[in-house]
Amino acid sequence: MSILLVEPLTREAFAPFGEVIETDGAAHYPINGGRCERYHALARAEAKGPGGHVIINIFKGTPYALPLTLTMVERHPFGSQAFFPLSPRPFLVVVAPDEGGRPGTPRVFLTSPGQGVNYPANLWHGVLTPLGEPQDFLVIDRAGDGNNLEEFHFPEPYEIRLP
Ligand SMILES: NC(=O)N[C@@H](O)C(=O)O
Ligand code: NI
Repeated sequence: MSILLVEPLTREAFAPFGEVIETDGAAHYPINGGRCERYHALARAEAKGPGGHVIINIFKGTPYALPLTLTMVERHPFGSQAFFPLSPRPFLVVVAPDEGGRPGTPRVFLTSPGQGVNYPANLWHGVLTPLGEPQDFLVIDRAGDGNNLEEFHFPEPYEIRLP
């Protein structure tokens, strides 16, 4: 089984895949008479295809443990999918480049408290992966007609480990 070592999530490292939703390093400006700071356009929500529209959800995630066996990734051709944790705990982010319609070698990131991610449409990703304790997430993605889920099951699973 091939090993995937977890990397810390940074905006720069994640840039080839999607956006990191965090205030550090983000553009911001005061609103509401200076009583609120707006961290603006941290990511872009996409909703394409027939009847596509953006929706806001809450996911209550059951935790996983490391080392973790990764058997599949998925992608959503008609829309983006953003996950922002509602508790200050890290979670696992699995993504993979597309290589001719199949995922290449995945990369695995561990978030810091206060970080979320946005997967653009068609990005191969692992399903929501809280670690250690149940965790709730605000999830912004796409509803509408058509099949917005494509799964890929690896011929050989990977093992995800901490370095
Ligand atoms: N199926 C669903 O709503 N969630 C997955 O897409 C996921 O990425 O967790
Ligand atoms: Ni998904």
